[in-house]
Amino acid sequence: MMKILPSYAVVDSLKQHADQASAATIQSYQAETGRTERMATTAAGLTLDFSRHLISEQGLNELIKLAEQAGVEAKRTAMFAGEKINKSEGRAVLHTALRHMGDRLVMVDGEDVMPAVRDTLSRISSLCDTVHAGQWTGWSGKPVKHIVNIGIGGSYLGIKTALDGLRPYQRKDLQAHYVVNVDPADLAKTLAVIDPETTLFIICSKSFTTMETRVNAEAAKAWMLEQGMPEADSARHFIAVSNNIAKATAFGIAEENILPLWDWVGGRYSLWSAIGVMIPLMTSFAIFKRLLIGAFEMDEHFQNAPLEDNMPVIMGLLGIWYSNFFEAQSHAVLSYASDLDAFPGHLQQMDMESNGKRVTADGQPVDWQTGPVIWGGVGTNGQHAYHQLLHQGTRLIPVDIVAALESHNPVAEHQDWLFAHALAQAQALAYGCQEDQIRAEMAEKGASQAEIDMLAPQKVIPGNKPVSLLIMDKLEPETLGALIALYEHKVFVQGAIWELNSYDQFGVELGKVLGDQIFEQLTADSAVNEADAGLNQWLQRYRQKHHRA
Ligand SMILES: O=P(O)(O)OC[C@H]1O[C@H](O)[C@H](O)[C@@H](O)[C@@H]1O
Repeated sequence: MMKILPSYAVVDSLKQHADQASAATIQSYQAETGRTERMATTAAGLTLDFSRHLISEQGLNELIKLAEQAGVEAKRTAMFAGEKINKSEGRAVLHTALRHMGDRLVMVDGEDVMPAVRDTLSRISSLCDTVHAGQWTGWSGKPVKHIVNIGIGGSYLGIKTALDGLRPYQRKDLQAHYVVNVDPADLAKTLAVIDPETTLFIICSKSFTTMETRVNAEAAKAWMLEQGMPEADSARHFIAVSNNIAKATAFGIAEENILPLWDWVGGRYSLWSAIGVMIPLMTSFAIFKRLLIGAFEMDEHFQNAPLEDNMPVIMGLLGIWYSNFFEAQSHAVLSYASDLDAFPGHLQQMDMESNGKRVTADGQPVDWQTGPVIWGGVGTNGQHAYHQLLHQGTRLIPVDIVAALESHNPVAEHQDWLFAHALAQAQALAYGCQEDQIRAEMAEKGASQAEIDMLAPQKVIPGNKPVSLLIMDKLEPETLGALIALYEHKVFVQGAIWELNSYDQFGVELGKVLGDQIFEQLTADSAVNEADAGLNQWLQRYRQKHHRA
């Protein structure tokens, strides 16, 4: 049998609390005096209401001890100080430096990284000025109208999330496009709608070795040449963001058109770096700055707030409570703000690539559960789809409901309905609707006893489904920045308690190696005979389809 968690002293006591909680209800905990005030915290424009959780106040106090005993505070200090906490790759983890607004030095290997960060920000700012002034022109002298980001994973998901979250701030004179997948359909759909003379491609890849991005970038360049772009003018249409300047130059990007990032920025934490250059290009540099400021405010809160009021710490601990003590397999993030529609996708990479691990940072196999499956979508859409399972399914799925008090689009009563439903879901999940009440209501409406006996059990919503409400005044650049940073730090807290290195991703490598090998087999000039029969049948079928030997 697996252990619950690493050997922290407080685990036994937490187990007792969890056993008690299993026999209790969220409703019963609401009787605790002062619970609503105690179980809420506000930071950087976000309020977390965590009163609808299956935990008593005492249980929560014990959970705080878990963070203390796991050394979360010391680990946090080490991360912000630039220590090489990504041990397997020998790297610091300093996405927080990218949004640092103070005058503190941030040292890596004896060197302050802040001048390079500020220099890159000022290059981004000048690039935006040139493009926005219509002074960045293509080969025929026309100003840029289309910006195409070619990138995948961390070089796409965060950018898309931020830019969609900033929809009200997006420029009308520029159109954003993304080419992500190696599926030729992805490139084709973009090439079908852009105008080559007014298109700027951003080849966005920290490593500049990612197959999808390389193949798409090469195809985009070939298409531009076909469309009439003189080779000598390719610098007017292609810029790059990369940590691998040599590879980007070898691809043919002029050195002055390459924006850097550094090995201490993980891909899934890189939207704050030049990787996110599409964000200010499609809005303005001032808006991008506001996004960074919001994230910085969350960084400050995470570093300075006491653990019991510390939003990322509380969210991390509650996640562990259900994953490790209640065997919850997944966690849903439901945004009651359509502009956050891409957020769950970004969170999937941020969380699952960080904490989907089976060994500790020291390489010892873990004997406890680590990161859950993260999924989600936007409300109210989900209410007409998968909320059925949340309410009446057999699995325990803790939920975060993200909502804003005010909309950027004050149309009629939409926002009133939207917020009403965000709260309604929180109430329904936590408290449900019990059988005696349903029976009484049916009887009152004149249902027969037989009807009541058959239907009442089917209508029961048991409730007791934990919900965090995460409420902001309005989805502004600052609150969006704070929201994304909040989840980054939540992931950190959980990784720290599970003793993981949240900043490497060796699990994705095997697929790349096999993909290269199988690509060779699919495309070889001479006949292929693969020993693995299961694989061989598909190699042969694919090769036949493409008339290969
Ligand atoms: O930015 P790139 O180097 O092209 O990487 C893009 C993505 O691919 C990799 O396989 C990693 O799993 C991701 O963490 C990364 O964000």
